[in-house]
Amino acid sequence: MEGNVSQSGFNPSATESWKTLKNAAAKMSAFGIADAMTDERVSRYQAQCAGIYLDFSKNRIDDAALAGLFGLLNDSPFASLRAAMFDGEAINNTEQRAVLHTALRASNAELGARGLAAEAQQIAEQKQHIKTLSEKIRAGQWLGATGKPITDIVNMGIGGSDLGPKLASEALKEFAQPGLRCHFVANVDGELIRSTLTDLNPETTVVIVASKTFTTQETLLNANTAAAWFTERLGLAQPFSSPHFIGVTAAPDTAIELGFLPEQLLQFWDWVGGRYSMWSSIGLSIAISIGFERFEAMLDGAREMDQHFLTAPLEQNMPVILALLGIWYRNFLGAPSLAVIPYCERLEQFPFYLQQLDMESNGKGVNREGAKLDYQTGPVVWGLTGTNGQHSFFQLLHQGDHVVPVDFIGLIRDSLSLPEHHKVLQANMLAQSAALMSGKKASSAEPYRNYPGNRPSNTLLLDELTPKSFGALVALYEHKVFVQGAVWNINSFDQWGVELGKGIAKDLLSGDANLDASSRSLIGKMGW
Ligand SMILES: O=P(O)(O)OC[C@H]1O[C@](O)(CO)[C@@H](O)[C@@H]1O
Repeated sequence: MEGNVSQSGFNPSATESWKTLKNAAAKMSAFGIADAMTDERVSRYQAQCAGIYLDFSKNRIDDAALAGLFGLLNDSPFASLRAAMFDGEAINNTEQRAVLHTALRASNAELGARGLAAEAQQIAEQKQHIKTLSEKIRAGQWLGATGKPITDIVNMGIGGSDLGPKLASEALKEFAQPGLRCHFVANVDGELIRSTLTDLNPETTVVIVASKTFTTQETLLNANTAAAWFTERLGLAQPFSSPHFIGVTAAPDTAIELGFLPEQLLQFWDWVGGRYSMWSSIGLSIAISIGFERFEAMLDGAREMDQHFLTAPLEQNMPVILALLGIWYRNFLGAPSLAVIPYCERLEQFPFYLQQLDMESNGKGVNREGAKLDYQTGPVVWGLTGTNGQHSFFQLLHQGDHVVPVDFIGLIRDSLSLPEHHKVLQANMLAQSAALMSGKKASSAEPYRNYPGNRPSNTLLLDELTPKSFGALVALYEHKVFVQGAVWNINSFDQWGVELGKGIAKDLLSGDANLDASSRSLIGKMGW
């Protein structure tokens, strides 16, 4: 692909590959996954990396359709865009920003070779800051205003400044330090912060205000409410300048203006997107929660996935395979959503995390050149842990009218579980994917017992849930989303769609909103 990779003018729906795929999809109504299932298919329709095994044999797809998808990928600016991302080019074209979350987990040598030595230096400094701070807090050496060690951390942030840290702390909670608890306050709902603070002792509490912009309404209001609590309870005149507040931001000047101490500010940069920021200083609460060495192991797992993404042949490249299957269902087989079902309660937050990662990245209606799209982009991502989901919405997955591709995520070993429980849990996962695929015919007298089957799924098996495999799992989905954005020729790294509502909320609160009759009536009901 010649010229500016961030504005390639690529239109996937105008390619020959797209036509080939349309034809392949038309023939798919006769394709039965269960009929196609052989040992040979299983041995070819799999990939692995960093302690994660992917079986994608239970999909409504054959070699011809797969070849068509790889053809589409090769027509697209994917390869040049991938190189441009890792090299730090400004591929976020609407904001003219580089997209360098991969640099946060790369080695200095790799970054140097890419001409990113300055970034490597900045990253190393901030990592050192994360290490020092997290170790001090964990060792009981960070003291509150009255000289007591810290027992409670409250991460105050929303979206990317909340979801990644919350997911990681929960997924890896086995490493939590006894006597040190991490809380997450994202929503501006006053009940949440009130009930969170009620249980805490201000003398031994540190609030991490995590916000890339340091202008986010919810986070700032929560931070101010927490500051007032410290003032009231400890008599602190300037709580933001006390040991009870640490800031994490890409806008340090704004935080300093609010009273944060420069030495209690951790930084990251505009080349780290909010939803890609858990690897940066935004991960401070993760490092406090699981320890800095394990935070680094998480980065190592992500780096291993990065290397796989960069170097594995496309036919064995896990993010590429997941992305192409997603495109197949979205654009050619008419599936509007993707269900993600982890069979591990510690991954309960994973579907929520993925919702922002995928939908804020790829929920777009214009291409990189600003032209309206004539094809669909990111799916609705949703899910819940198994087996809970089985007793909720699986009815629809088995007998409903929708095609819902499912990503099952299981663990081969789980030392935290009980052997019998682990086996029952994973057996349920295997049973569900088998049942969705095979279905079961019922007699005409009992049509409600009919399971149509032929319902697709991927199964991802982690050897076990460790900081490393967890890091690799998250990076896998990051790159999947990237590949889809490249093929759809959209900018996966901006989020203009969230701005309009933010603006109206501000206007509404200041009494400046010029709203429709329904909204005016609802405002009236609020008594404002
Ligand atoms: O970290 P910040 O700047 O407070 O933003 C929080 C979140 O808000 C968003 O901008 C969307 O409103 C996300 O992209 C971001 O992760």
